[in-house]
Amino acid sequence: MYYFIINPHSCTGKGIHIWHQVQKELDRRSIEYVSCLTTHAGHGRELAEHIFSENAGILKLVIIGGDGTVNEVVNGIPDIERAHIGYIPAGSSNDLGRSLGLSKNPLENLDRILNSKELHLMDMGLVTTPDKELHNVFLVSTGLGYDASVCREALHAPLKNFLNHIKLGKLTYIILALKQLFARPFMEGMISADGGPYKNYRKLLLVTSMIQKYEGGGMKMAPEADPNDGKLSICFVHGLSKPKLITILPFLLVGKHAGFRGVETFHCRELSVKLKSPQVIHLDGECPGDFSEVTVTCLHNKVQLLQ
Ligand SMILES: Nc1ncnc2c1ncn2[C@@H]1O[C@H](COP(=O)(O)OP(=O)(O)OP(=O)(O)O)[C@@H](O)[C@H]1O
Repeated sequence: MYYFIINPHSCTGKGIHIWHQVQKELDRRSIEYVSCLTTHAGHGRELAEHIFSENAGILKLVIIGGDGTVNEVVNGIPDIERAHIGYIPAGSSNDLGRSLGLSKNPLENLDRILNSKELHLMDMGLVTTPDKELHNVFLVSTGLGYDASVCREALHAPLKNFLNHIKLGKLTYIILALKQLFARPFMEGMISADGGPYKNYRKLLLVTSMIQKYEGGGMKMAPEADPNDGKLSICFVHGLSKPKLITILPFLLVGKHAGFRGVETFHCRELSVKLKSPQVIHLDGECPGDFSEVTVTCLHNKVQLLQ
């Protein structure tokens, strides 16, 4: 038995078309399945909670949607050890699918899931605040500041719908990235890796912790990221002027930003950040609020993928 959670609205309605294709194939092959379509933001989490509370043992759960839907669903799974997860990308940015090298063809992805002989293990990130107001996991990346501002605007931007319709959805992030670079002020704060001493940074643009190589619709933020090494790939940018940042942005898009003055990249198991004022955070493109103190931890090989 397979459980499917589908966001019909992902990529401005592409989700439902992909689901119809997949459903037809499941019926043709006489595969037993239960399908649930999300009806509102946050529903993916509720559906996953419900499926796992109503059914015992290991469950095969297939997600159809974008990175945001995957994030909602994994945050609803109470016991990740009980989940064998299949993924069919149907979003606008699809950074998880891109990083995992998944096909663009939904039926090929379905076939891979149904014929999966062994599980593919993958790291998962956890973000917590000291008061535990935030205690959420992510599979692609989390970021404080600039990249989160871009994600927050993208979530509600009419521009994204328009560009999705003309199959240029990825452009949304590039346009908003340019806009937000000028619109948002820098941050100030302290960063510590793996329990080491905190160091102060001024003019912080972003602090990003990556499990996968790509975020923001194909920006190669962490070219060295390995989703099985038990480590986060960190990138933070500080102390640079906005005109200088404009010149670095194209290098960031293609993953050639390491080595620039003011661009710090390294790997660690845990990253702690204390900012002077609360700043927007994203987890896989979803923005749960503004926070000034967070700890990001890598949970090694916690996710079991049907591949
Ligand atoms: N039925 C629904 N109606 C409106 N919004 C929904 C619905 N179901 C889920 N959502 C919300 O849609 C948002 C985006 O979904 P999703 O990530 O699947 O697509 P996307 O944004 O096109 O893709 P990506 O995240 O890869 O860019 C999520 O924040 C989710 O909460």
